[in-house]
Amino acid sequence: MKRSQINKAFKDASSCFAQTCWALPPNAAWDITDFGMGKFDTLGITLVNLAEESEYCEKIIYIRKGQMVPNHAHKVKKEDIICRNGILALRLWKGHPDHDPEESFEIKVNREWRSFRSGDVLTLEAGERVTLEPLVYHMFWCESDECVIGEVSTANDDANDNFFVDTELGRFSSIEEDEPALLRLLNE
Ligand SMILES: O=C[C@@H](O)[C@@H](O)[C@H](O)CO
Repeated sequence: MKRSQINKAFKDASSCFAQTCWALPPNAAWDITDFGMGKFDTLGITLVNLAEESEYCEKIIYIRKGQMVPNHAHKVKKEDIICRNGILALRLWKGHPDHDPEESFEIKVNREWRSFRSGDVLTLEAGERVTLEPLVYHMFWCESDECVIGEVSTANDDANDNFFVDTELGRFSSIEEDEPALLRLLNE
């Protein structure tokens, strides 16, 4: 993706975090990606890794209307995805969509088990959360103009633990330098 898109995403996310009172630590670890597809406005996300330890991880994430995080699962990481501000929608599958079409399964939403069929959409409002076990496929997007999302998880390994349904996708993007960088990303 272009450096100018990274700079703009950084400014957009910083402004939304400030407006919603999410103060970031100094030297925050920013992770801005278009999943290697060059369509950041529709396939992209802006994340900040707040804590990344061998046992646990915490992130704060910014996504704007029109953007989507593509369908993927983690083999190791278990995560709570939390809507902190705005309205967040997730589509969930029990397993790989090609192998488990429409299977029913249970997922914890706001600490209570709820039944889903693979492919169902869950909408979360501010404060609500879903607990995703490893191998649950999920994609998500924003129903409001912007959304702040929290993520609390077991150990995070974005380089090796993202399994996308579309195998053309990559987790990190190569960068085309079209203007000076306002920040360096965690993968640079
Ligand atoms: O589902 C999203 C999260 O697991 C993110 O932390 C991950 O980086 C997306 O690839």
